[in-house]
Amino acid sequence: MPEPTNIKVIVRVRPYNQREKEQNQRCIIKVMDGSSLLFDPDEEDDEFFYQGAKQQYRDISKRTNKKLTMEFDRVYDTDHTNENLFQECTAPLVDAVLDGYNCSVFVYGATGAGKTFTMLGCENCPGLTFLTMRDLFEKIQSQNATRKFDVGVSYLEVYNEQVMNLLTKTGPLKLREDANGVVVSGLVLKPIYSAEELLHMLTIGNANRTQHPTDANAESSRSHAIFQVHIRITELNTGTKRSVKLSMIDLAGSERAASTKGLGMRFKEGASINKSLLALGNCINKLADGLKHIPYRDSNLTRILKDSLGGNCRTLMIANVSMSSLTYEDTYNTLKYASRAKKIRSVLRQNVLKSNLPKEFYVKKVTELMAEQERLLQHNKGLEAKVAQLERSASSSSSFGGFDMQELKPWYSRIDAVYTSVIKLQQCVIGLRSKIQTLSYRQTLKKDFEQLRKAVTQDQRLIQEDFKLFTDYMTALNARNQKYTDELPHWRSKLEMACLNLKKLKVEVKESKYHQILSIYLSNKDLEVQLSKQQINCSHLTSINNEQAENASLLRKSISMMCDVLHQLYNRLEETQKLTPEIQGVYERLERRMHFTASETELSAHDLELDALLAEQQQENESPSALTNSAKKRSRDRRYTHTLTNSEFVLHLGVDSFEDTDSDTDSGEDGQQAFKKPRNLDVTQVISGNMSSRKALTATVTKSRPLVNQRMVSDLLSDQNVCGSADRDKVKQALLKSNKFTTQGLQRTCAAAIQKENLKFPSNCVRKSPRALIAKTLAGSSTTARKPISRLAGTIGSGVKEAPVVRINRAASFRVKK
Ligand SMILES: Nc1ncnc2c1ncn2[C@@H]1O[C@H](COP(=O)(O)OP(=O)(O)OP(=O)(O)O)[C@@H](O)[C@H]1O
Repeated sequence: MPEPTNIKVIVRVRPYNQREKEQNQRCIIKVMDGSSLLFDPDEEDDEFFYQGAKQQYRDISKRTNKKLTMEFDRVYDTDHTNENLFQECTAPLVDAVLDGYNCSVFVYGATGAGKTFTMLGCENCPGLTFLTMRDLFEKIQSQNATRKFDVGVSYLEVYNEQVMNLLTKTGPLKLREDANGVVVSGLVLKPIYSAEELLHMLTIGNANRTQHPTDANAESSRSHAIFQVHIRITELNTGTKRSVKLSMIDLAGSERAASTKGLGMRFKEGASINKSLLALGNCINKLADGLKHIPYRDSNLTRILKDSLGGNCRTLMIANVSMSSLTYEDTYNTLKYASRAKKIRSVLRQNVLKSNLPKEFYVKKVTELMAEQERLLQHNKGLEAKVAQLERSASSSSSFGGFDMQELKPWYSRIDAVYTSVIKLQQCVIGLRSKIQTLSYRQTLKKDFEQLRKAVTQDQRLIQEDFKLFTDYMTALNARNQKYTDELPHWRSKLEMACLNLKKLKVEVKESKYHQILSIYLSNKDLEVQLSKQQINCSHLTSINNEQAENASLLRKSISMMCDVLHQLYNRLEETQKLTPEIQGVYERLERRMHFTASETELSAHDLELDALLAEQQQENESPSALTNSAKKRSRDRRYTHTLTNSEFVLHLGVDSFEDTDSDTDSGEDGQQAFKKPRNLDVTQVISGNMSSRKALTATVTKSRPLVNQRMVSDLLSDQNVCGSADRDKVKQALLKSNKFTTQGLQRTCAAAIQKENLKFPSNCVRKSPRALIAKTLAGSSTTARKPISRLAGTIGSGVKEAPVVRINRAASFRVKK
């Protein structure tokens, strides 16, 4: 902590010297107490003696006494010793130096006033320098355990403005200034380790000091002597270092040059001394006035003492005066000088050097830190400007560029909540549909297998038992199915509500100022919904597919075993001559059927369907005006109904055919086509929804049409309808050679013939051409329902037999279902 202090100014009055005694001058200083004196007291106050006897005579021409009372920090009368001054004034400075404060001791006064005596003393009376240094070394010794001290000294002389090294008697030395202040070029500190060593060095230095006898002093010092002790203190436990300096300055006599009565060199000395002391006086005056600019550069003395006066220094100024009236003017000037100096106020700072790194390191470090600070300040300014710009744009703009995250957050929360609800409800609904579809599939499959079991099981008791198990199983399935079916409307309703909320939210978003950024967010959410749906569908289809594969494998094994049994039975019937034409016909049909069940058969079945669709499409294209909108709609309905009926088993495996949670119905208006969800690509679309697929299949159909036609005709003209082989072949060739026997032509012909037949013939008597029969057969079960085909059978040729109704119906029905 810096502590306020002031320059301590003390006055030391020396006793009369021999000359003064001889001249019997009066005493001009009366020491009043320890800190005040009376300058130039009245004569009555002053005992005037002449040759040892008190005189009554008074010189009436004598000027009026000044009788100035002056206050100082301390006034030492003639009876005080150097030891007294040391104890009271410089010993505390030693403590201050060791605490890290620079300290200076000046002795100021006219020649012969006792400066050197005070500072250096004499053989029997050591001066302040020795006493102080001895004390310093004693204290250093006492602190050696905790601190390390490096002590170096310099002893300079400023004579006629030239700086000399008294220890080496070299010079003049130049002064230069750096960051640490004024530096004496070429000055090397002399390390010392004891007060005695110091005393020896002082002796050497004093011997080198410029001295000339003056009237006032036979050994008058004609120069300013500056003794400085540089101490580097290292704290052993922390490594903290500090450098301090103790300066002891013995100034040259402050008397006027004229008073020395010097000529030539002596006059020049006096003028130079006066110049430097005048500069010192000016500095003291400025410091006392508290001015910022102190003219240290006016002399080399003040340059060297720049850091020893005021500022970061504790200063002790000792004004030496004689009590003799012979030095009246000089004493008066000295006291004025001291009074002035007493007004100097300064603030002290400890010298602390926190590590032993060189000074350059800290200079560089400080420079770097200042540069970094400047860079950070600039960066900070840039950031502040950006923040201000963002705040402005956020408050003023309603477009995408100026958005406020605080305002957007509630939007995101709402959107997330609504979409989460939609996705969860969608999972519930599609999951339920998946379960319902799966149970339906299992029910259908169970029925089919049950029929097969019934057909092959001989034991009636087992049939009864199995039927009971079958019934229980079906009941359980029905119950579960019913439960899911009952739940479904509830969840669908909730899903519809969620979708409705979503639509409302989208409308709000569209009208908000953040619609652009939120539209992108909504599109991403739509994709999440679609992804969730696809994942559920995928899971459902995988599950169904596994079940199908399992059942298909079981069915294949069963059919294989049945075929073996059937073949054996057929052979046995043939061997025992019990094979009837009916059984043989069924067997042959089964053989053909097995052949027909190959993949190309399915192709033919689809061919018929697709051909019908294509014909219809072509018809519409050829005469678009011929069909009204309602007719087109009916046509479409028929087509899809037919497709669904024929593909019932396959189509029901898809669970999301009508669970449309599309939330982007208006996305086209928003220009968000890029985010429109992809439609599920399921079996329905492959079969009936894609024109390109249709075209591909049509090409395949066209290629295989002759074969298809042949099979159609063969099938129709089987021995169920035409027994005579000659008739059958004849009819077959006639049909195949007919130009009109194309799929489309055949259908049209069939349709026309059936219509005509229904109107023309009574229900119990029908005459048909083979082509009409074909038309009847191809027209499907609806036609056969109105007019039993069994009645038609008997009209074909002479060899036509009455065929069992059920067989004909089954054949026709079978063909349509494919
Ligand atoms: N306090 C004192 N008690 C006894 N003698 C003193 C005292 N002060 C000075 N003297 C004596 O006065 C004489 C002159 O003193 P000193 O040389 O110290 O004067 P100075 O101020 O240094 O003069 P200069 O500036 O010319 O060197 C010396 O002989 C010294 O012994």
